Amino acid sequence: MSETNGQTNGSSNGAQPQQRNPYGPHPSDFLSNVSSFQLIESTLREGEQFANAFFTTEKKIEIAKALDDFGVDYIELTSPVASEQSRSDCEAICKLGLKAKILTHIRCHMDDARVAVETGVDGVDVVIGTSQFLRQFSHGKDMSYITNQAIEVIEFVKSKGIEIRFSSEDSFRSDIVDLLNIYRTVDKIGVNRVGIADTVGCANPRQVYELVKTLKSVVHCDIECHFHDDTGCAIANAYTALEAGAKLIDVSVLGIGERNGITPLGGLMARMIAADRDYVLSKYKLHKLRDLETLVAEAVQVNIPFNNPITGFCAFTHKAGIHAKAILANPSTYEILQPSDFGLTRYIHFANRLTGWNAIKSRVDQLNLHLTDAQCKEVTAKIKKMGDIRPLNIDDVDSIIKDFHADITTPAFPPVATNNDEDVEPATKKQRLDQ
Ligand SMILES: CC(=O)SCCNC(=O)CCNC(=O)[C@H](O)C(C)(C)COP(=O)(O)OP(=O)(O)OC[C@H]1O[C@@H](n2cnc3c(N)ncnc32)[C@H](O)[C@@H]1OP(=O)(O)O
Ligand SMILES: O=C(O)CCC(=O)C(=O)O
Ligand SMILES: [Zn+2]
Repeated sequence: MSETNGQTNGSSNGAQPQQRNPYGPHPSDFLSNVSSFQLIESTLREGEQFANAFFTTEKKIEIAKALDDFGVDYIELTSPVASEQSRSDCEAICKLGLKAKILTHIRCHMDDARVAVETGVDGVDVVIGTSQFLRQFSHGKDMSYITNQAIEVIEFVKSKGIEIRFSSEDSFRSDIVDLLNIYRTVDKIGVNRVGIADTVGCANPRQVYELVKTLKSVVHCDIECHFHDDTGCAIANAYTALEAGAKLIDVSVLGIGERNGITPLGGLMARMIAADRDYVLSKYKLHKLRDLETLVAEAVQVNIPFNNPITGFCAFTHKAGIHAKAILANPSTYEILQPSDFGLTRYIHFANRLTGWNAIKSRVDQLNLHLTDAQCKEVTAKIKKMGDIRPLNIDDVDSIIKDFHADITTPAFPPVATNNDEDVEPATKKQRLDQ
């Protein structure tokens, strides 16, 4: 982190362009839910499946409260049949009286459903694998067995007056006819949502668009999507799913989950605020994001990645001279996100050989010194020369600037006393040396 210490804040006086947002939903995207999406936050379910995760009851409650405060729509919890503690933690979180709806996530099995509905949750997320891989090697059931099981579980949960979602695990490696048949069936019996899950992270945005759009033409209920990040598409897939008509996206803080996890909450917020800033700001307390990520990162003993959207340590740091100059004039030149939306500040990293005189002039101003543009260019050349020799820090640059400033303003030796001093212009050390 040291290289950003003490960097200068850029100005924030640049006007925002007043045209239609080219990154938002296109007017002809009539299916799009980009401006009306909801979050199913699964740090306490998918996130608990992250290799490092062990959440005590107290930590789960702290995380649940922080997620609720952030404004997520749903909080998904580990199955109550996973362990005795999982069940009592689920009950404890249900009793917190949070604004977010509380869900628990179970297998498509009556034994699990019976336990789930007794925990006090607002809804149950049911899942079962539909791909050939999972039908053969996980639960070993065929589609007609799965369908009957799903109907029984859904009707049971519905009879308890709570929400029910049915999802097919490994949707993108499942047969499309099987998928549409089972989704149509569960939609007809009144499921609240259906879910598509890219369980192995194999899908690309184009495939996501096609599947969601097709499903949208078959069911009336809302569509939820769950994307793993094995091939780095989790955020893009989530956005594309919303464009195609999905309504809800599963996320976790920092994306923690099985293997390398799922769509991260922060990364999705970055994507969505670029598309519809007003909607995102109206729903979510983005200035709480960094604390939320820190809370979870500490709980699972990982660092926030340096290149994390929004909260990565250099996410709003500008270094190269060309960038710095333009950022100082108008931050929108090189920023699609506004750091202040997240309670953060931008930095100009001027202590390096890629700097330019505009960045250095800004530093000179911050130091309350006065140099002409020509003098700023001169001192910038000195800084670059030093930056060619070794890495610089802020103190190095400040010393070069201050020495330079002293050189041009400090008399080289005390003025010689004369009888009429007022007639003498005190020569500066630099002027004398130049003579
Ligand atoms: C893709 C996902 O992330 S799905 C969510 C994953 N979440 C979890 O696994 C929650 C934590 N899991 C657990 O605590 C345990 O696995 C339990 C309590 C659910 C089950 O434990 P066990 O009974 O010991 O079974 P085990 O974990 O070895 O195997 C899974 C069992 O569930 C069955 N199963 C797997 N998926 C499903 C499903 N979606 N619906 C119904 N049954 C399923 C398997 O056939 C297997 O049953 P078996 O007893 O006939 O072998
Ligand atoms: O319930 C779901 O939709 C998703 C389950 C899951 O975690 C996955 O398939 O990766
Ligand atoms: Zn998952």
